[in-house]
Amino acid sequence: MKDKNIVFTGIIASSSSLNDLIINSGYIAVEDGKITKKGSIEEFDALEKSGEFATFKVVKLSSDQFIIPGFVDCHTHAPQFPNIGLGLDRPLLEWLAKYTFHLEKKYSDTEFAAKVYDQVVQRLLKNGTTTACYFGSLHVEGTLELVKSAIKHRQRALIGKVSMNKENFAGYYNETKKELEEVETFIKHVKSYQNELVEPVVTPRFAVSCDKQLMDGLANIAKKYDCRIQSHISENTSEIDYVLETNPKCKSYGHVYDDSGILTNKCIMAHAVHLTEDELTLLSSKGVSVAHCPASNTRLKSGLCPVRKIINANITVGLGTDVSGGDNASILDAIRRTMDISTCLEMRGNEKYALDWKEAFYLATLGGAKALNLDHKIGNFDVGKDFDALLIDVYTKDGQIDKYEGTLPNTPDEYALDLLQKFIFVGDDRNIVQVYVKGEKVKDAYS
Ligand SMILES: Nc1nc2[nH]cnc2c(=O)[nH]1
Ligand SMILES: [Zn+2]
Repeated sequence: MKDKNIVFTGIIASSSSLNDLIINSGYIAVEDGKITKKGSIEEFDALEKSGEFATFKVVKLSSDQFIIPGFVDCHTHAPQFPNIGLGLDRPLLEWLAKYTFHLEKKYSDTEFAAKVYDQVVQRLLKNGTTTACYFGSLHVEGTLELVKSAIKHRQRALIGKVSMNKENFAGYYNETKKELEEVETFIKHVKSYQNELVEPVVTPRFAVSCDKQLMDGLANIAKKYDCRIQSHISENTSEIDYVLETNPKCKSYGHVYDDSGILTNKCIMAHAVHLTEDELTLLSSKGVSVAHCPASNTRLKSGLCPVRKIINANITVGLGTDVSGGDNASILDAIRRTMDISTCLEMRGNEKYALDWKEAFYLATLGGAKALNLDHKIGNFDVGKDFDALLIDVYTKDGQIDKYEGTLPNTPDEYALDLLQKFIFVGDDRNIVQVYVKGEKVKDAYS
């Protein structure tokens, strides 16, 4: 439903940096999808009296509701959703060969692709993912169906046709020339839609599936069309061994990508579990971002990613669900797993490695926006940004969070903080009652 001008009043929470969570009562005015004004409740009252909001729809939140920025999923695989929760009994390379490539091959069937992707996009929006950075499959037409679903349901999406040219027994790869042509075809198609929310991403799967010739070509294409690049790095030790064996002249996995010009400030690398000090310096110096994917890192037993160390190396980090290596499509789940994994690392002797809930919330919102180079548009509620937001109702009727009368703090500020904290630790998609992308409502539990 489209309301051109809308003003929300009530508790509003967002981050301005890793260490700065801002939560207070106030208002946000949205015109044509953009945040045009914000301020305190007192300022709202005065403006409303003066007739400023006469043409606005006014949404007054209840005392148990609040608004946060939409979640950003920096890394997930749309074609793998039919396998979610399945086949997590093997490490990465075996898992890819046994379960994943076989499923992805099916997306040569465009009708199948269209049906799955329509469900995937809706599932993510239901979970509050207003922006997703997707891997599609090897297929141009199939992956264009993902583009169409994102446009249809109004999700902000960065979408890549996966590139692979190394032979595998599943027969799931392309010859180099064909692959490079298809990537250009895909990019031109996506750009021809001229949709403000969807952009193509150059997507070499990883250095196990792509040789230097292909990666050189892909880096050139990314430059030519000014596209982002996404891939995987240092997820699993057998993967790293293989990459180093097949690229004996490169001193690290990171250098394999760098030799092809893949590492730029428009590059998002998933996982980064086992980076060396050298690689941390390399990624940082190139402005590469990391998508931290805690669910799949544990489900595929890849390792415990030292997120704090990556952040301390001045690398921008966002969160990824990495379905179906990850078993959960929700960024709220990724927030919790980020806290848990980093706490495990701290408990094993790594001082100050734990991330608290406010830091993990930042990674899920503004951190993710920065990682995707979208923080000029989304990530928090700065005036001038697009209004991508979630309306949370903490005590929604059918939810997990019960209200215990007389036990909550007295000051409004404490109350607001407790509401957000309860949602972060205990909430789920049932508490996400409305979802907005660029000011348009894309989920409404009340309608
Ligand atoms: N988790 C994960 N890692 C990968 N590395 C290369 N491809 C994949 C994939 O599909 N999932
Ligand atoms: Zn992945």
